[in-house]
Amino acid sequence: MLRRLHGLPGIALALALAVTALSGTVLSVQPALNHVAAPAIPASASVADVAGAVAARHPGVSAIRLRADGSLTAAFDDGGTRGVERIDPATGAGLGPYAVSDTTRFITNLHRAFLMGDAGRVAAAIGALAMLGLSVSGLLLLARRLGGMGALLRPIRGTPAQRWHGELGRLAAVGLILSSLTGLWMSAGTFGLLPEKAAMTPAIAASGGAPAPVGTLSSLNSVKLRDLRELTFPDPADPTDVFTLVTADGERLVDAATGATLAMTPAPALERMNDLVRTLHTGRGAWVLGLLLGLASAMVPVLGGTGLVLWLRRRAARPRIGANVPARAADTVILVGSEGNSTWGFAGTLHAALAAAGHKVHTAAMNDVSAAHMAAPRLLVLAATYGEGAAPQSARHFLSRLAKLPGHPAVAVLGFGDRSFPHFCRFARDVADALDARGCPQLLPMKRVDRRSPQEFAQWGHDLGDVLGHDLVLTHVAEPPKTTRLALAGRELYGEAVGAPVAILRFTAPVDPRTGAPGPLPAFEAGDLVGIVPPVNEKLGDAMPRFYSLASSTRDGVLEICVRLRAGGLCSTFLHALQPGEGIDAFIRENPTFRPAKGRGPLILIGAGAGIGPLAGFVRANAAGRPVHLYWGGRSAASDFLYEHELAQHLAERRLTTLRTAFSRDADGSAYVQDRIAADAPRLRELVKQGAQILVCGGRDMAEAVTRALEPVVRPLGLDLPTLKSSGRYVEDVY
Ligand SMILES: Cc1cc2nc3c(=O)[nH]c(=O)nc-3n(C[C@H](O)[C@H](O)[C@H](O)COP(=O)(O)O)c2cc1C
Repeated sequence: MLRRLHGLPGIALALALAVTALSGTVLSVQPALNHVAAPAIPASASVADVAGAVAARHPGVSAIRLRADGSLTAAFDDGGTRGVERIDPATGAGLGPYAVSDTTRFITNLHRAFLMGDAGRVAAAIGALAMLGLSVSGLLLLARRLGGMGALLRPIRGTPAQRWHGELGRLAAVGLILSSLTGLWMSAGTFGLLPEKAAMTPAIAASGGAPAPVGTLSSLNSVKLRDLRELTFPDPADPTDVFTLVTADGERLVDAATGATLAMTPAPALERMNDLVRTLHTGRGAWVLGLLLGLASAMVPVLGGTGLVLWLRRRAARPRIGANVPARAADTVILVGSEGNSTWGFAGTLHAALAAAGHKVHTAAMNDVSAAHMAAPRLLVLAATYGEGAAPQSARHFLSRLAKLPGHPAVAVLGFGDRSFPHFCRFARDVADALDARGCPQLLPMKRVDRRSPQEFAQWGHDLGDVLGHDLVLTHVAEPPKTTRLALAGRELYGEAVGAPVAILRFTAPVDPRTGAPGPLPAFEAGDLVGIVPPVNEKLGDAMPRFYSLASSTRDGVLEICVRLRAGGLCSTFLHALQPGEGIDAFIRENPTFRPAKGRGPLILIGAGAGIGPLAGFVRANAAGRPVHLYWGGRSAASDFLYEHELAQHLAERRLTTLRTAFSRDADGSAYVQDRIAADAPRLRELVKQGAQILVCGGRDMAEAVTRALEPVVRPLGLDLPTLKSSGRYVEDVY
């Protein structure tokens, strides 16, 4: 619901909001420019000083005004010459005619009314209301993603569009909420929706004496010029008329002959409120605030653009479920818990495969769980996890609704998550536990899919097929990737002597026959993933992509991966057999969570075997020479020391600060990488104390051993790995 409120209206209004916001940004600079340009008002100057000096030059002066834009002006009609003049507050001297530039008038009109008069003013008010709604709902959505209001300032993970949208959104939200609230208040004033200002009732008789020189009037002498709003002069033709002096405090009537204050009407609360609201909206008289509000407004078009990207992606990711049998008639119900919609893609694949196998399948969002779903013989739950192990968007109400429903279908729960989060697939676990606690028989134990792995999903499908008594081949490609043809440019083979062949493979785009040089590579960074689609295997019919961590970035001019040959592995066998010049079909999948944090803080890189790939890429990219400490484990220094020469060179060039290797099959001092970590505990503790980020890449067993070795390293610092993980200081790329 919240997402629907935020998404579509945001897209629909993006253009109008961008116009209002950008014109607001332009206007917001005005108070700062005026602050610089307008002459300063001396602290000691009184209203009488300036009024006296102006009256001396302009006998027909009718009003002196200290305007919200900071300029002091006088309106006069000296028998024929009329005008409004800017006044030097220090001397009362004229500084030339006062005029608002056509450009400012145009932009103000654009900002307030889209250049369309009253209809435009209504549209601007609706825009302000929409901006308020978008800012508040955006903050709530972000809080939910990050694990609650208290977590709002945590690092934001996700795709670049997600990160930009979140980072800029939370920066701008307070300013946008303030601007839209105050804008709404001002619109209400424009449309007469606020109570009218009480009419002044000066049933006051002036003394009627001969007017004294204005510079000598005591009531004008006692008011500082900087407190002035407006001083209106009496009509010279009317001896009973008086001066009207308006300040922030109120309005006083001053006798033109005696200078006495005849009446003082304090400013009504509403008027003070109006003043405050105007200052908060325009930044007039508060130019720093003005600039901050302008900056927040300037982010609106970027938020609109990134929002559009996110919305389109989410739409594209949500498949149309074909042949969705009504829930009551279904033998199998699939419930989906998703936020980014990718889980819907998996659900679509599962739905189609089950339907093809003859099942009557109904698919729905977990939030919509009903008695009909729970009455089905079989319930399959596919659930992602967000925030601190919380439910995704389409499953937030599932557990509370489930508790109120009858029914005990046989269930299988499949969690979708990311191992680098401290609560891997936690929500799916909670769902499985809740279904278990109510006594639903289990079709399969709960399983978890890491980073949308098509292989893990296919394996689960295979297991489910076993239980259902038929084959269930789940071939899911999250978004049919657009592949690029790449050609093998070079290969180095390691580890054959120790039974663990690993190849470093370098690809370039095929040579362009016209230029004779390789074409451009797609954009990627070390640590991103390359999906490689192996040739279709006749027996398995399998053309699912396999993912490898990238050891290079586009800047290096090659796409480099380390591939361990796995017995029976379709893709690794294909890649190891590849000859220079032969091609692959590949696509890039960003992996923004597995990157060195920005800055110059130390990095601790830990890996084993082919896991060195992205770590070597991070070292290679470290031209700035930040401290980087690499721990790596292989089998034998003589056989599988990947990147040996390159790392030696990086050490010499200070791209790499220290290198600790461990070889498990070497006779003298065989060891694993976790042994090196344990032995180096004091040094590593000191690095973590300095704010080091730890990046781990390699097999699951190695990663678990590394976790066990690191816990005692960080514990004396009052830290643990889940804490480091949640702040992005411990990131893993594990397979
Ligand atoms: C902001 C954010 C928070 C996440 N939190 C978790 C988490 O706590 N545990 C987890 O296992 N996965 C977490 N993930 C990973 C998602 O669950 C995973 O990418 C899932 O496949 C997304 O499915 P969906 O696109 O259907 O929402 C998070 C992802 C994002 C973007």
